[in-house]
Amino acid sequence: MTMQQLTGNLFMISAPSGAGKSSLIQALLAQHADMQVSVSHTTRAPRPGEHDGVHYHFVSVDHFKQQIEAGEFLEWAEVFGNYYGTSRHKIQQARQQGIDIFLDIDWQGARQIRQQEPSAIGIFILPPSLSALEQRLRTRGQDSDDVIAKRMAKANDEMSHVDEYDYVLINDDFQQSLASLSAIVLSQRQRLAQQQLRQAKILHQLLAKSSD
Ligand SMILES: Nc1nc2c(ncn2[C@@H]2O[C@H](COP(=O)(O)OP(=O)(O)O)[C@@H](O)[C@H]2O)c(=O)[nH]1
Ligand SMILES: Nc1ncnc2c1ncn2[C@@H]1O[C@H](COP(=O)(O)OP(=O)(O)O)[C@@H](O)[C@H]1O
Repeated sequence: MTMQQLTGNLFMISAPSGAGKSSLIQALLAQHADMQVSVSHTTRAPRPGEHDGVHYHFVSVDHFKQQIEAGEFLEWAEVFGNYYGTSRHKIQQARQQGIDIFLDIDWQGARQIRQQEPSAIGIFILPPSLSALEQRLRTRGQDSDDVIAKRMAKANDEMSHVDEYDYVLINDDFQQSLASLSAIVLSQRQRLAQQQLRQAKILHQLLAKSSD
């Protein structure tokens, strides 16, 4: 083992519901097999076609509260009346292996992560318009009218935090957005690799001096 700790990038992706973050992350992972997405815990019910352990870990409110007490979450938040949280252990494990990891989290979670991990990279996905956003939620066909209304009502609140993010993408043309997202990820990887190289050189010089 070297003195240099491997560290993967930590990407946080936020967006109002329906802007396209899950689709973009899945498409990105299909192109880059060496990245991972964090599977969150949630107390919301699975949508048709969602599977436990794949899209989310679906847990009861009691179970989620026990996990909070046990300090198992790197961050957690209440969104649309349900709890959502990121497992601390899974993130640490991936990053220590040098794997880039994506978190699909809301602005509250992103804020908590930034406090603990200032190097985390925030990407915000905007829809081309509010009407396009509502249309996407309807086309997705997985939420009732009530739920869609709730998500639309919260969209402005989520978007009011856009300035807290490092990058902003307007997801109009999907393929173009995917290419932009991929470019961000690759340039951040390059940046981190250079930082690690610089640190390794400094460490090397320090070790050489101490053995003089
Ligand atoms: N803070 C936090 N937010 C999460 C987490 N997982 C998902 N979310 C956010 O919860 C919100 C609702 O997610 P979801 O119910 O899957 O609905 P969708 O965004 O319409 O697909 C979105 O803003 C997600 O980014 C998490 O682990 N922590
Ligand atoms: N650029 C786009 N143009 C048109 N539809 C899109 C685009 N991006 C995503 N969608 C569609 O919008 C719906 C919501 O996308 P999804 O990824 O579930 O959003 P989120 O995860 O942000 O809630 C899905 O049906 C998806 O296929």
